[in-house]
Amino acid sequence: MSTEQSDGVPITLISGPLGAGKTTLVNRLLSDPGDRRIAVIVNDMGEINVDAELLADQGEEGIVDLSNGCICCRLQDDLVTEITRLADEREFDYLVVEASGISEPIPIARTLTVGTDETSLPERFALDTTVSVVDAYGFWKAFDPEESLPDAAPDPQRPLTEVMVDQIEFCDVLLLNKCDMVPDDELDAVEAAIRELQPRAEIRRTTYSEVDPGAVLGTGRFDFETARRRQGWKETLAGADSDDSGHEHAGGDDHHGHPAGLSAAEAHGVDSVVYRSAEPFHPDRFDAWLDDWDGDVVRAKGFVWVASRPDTVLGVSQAGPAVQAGPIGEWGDDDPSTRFVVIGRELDGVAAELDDCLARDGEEIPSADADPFPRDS
Ligand SMILES: Nc1nc2c(ncn2[C@@H]2O[C@H](COP(=O)(O)OP(=O)(O)OP(=O)(O)O)[C@@H](O)[C@H]2O)c(=O)[nH]1
Repeated sequence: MSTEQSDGVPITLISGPLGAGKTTLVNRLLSDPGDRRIAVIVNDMGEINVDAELLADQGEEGIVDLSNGCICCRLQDDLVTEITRLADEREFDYLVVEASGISEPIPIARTLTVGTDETSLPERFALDTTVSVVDAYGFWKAFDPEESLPDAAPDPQRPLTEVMVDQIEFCDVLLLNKCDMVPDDELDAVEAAIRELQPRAEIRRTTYSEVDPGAVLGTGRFDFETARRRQGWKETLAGADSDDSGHEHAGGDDHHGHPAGLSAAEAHGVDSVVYRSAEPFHPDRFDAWLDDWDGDVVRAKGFVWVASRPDTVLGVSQAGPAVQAGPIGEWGDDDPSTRFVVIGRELDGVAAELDDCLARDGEEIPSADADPFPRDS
């Protein structure tokens, strides 16, 4: 078996929301493989793997169908087993793994890097590139509370919007697909929002996932630790911490690497606001703020101080309508303070709304037993 890289057969992992264009991309790669002999593993949630059948219709060999489960959770061991079996049975020098639309990429990347408790990936493989395909037309709809999303998440506590945000935050290359369906100015807005979530990936605009195979195969871009750190909100918080741009609202300046003045994101109405406060929130009002989601907040995440838990760091993560908030540690020697980044549209009022959630002098505060945390959606 020949390899593109000295350290193993490279793997490209393709993730992305349902119907974004992942199978279309795999078909493209199979129809234009160049010198590569590509094997494909396709994961689908249903009992019938429609995607694998669509690929098989093309008469390709080396397509393995992993159905009726999700390779980020239930089928992790099967994924490794199938890769091992495929390598024993066939000659190929590139492996493409298409995850189901509801798969979270981080556990799959971990499986493809270090294996699972039960199985380990043969040393002759190496994860090379993680790709997320995102539907430009469906992007804002995913954040629109009026739209009903397909009820297909494996975990009802993890709405698909949240999975989509994970898929955007964790990738080396992002295809912003279905560009034929969206006017250019709207595309600029979607790309600006994605850039806030994902500052480093290469973003390519595509129609029918048309891309040079070299952009997604053999790029050598994947690195697990870097990928984990790539989440936009962390960079935004780090930037806000290192500048001195104010107590409540650090958005709108150059803290996230945009040139001073109007950033691309701001020009399209997408922004990130960093809220900081040395006063605690009233737990009930902050909880109500988290509940009162109007579709403009794409992502909110950070470390929060609530008055009901003076010693506890509350970790808060919101992706679309899904909210998780719970204790993640103690303030210890650090002065308690809230640092919270909000990414979305029309965020002008956010800092004032959050100020309104701060505990007021003399106000009654529930005990930790009676506050709404931890909460999961
Ligand atoms: N108009 C338009 N349609 C597209 C484009 N890319 C893909 N499609 C269509 O969108 C539908 C879904 O594409 P797939 O490639 O099956 O999407 P997927 O991400 O594999 O979908 P799941 O496996 O269900 O998650 C198909 O009917 C495609 O033909 C595009 O750029 N523009």
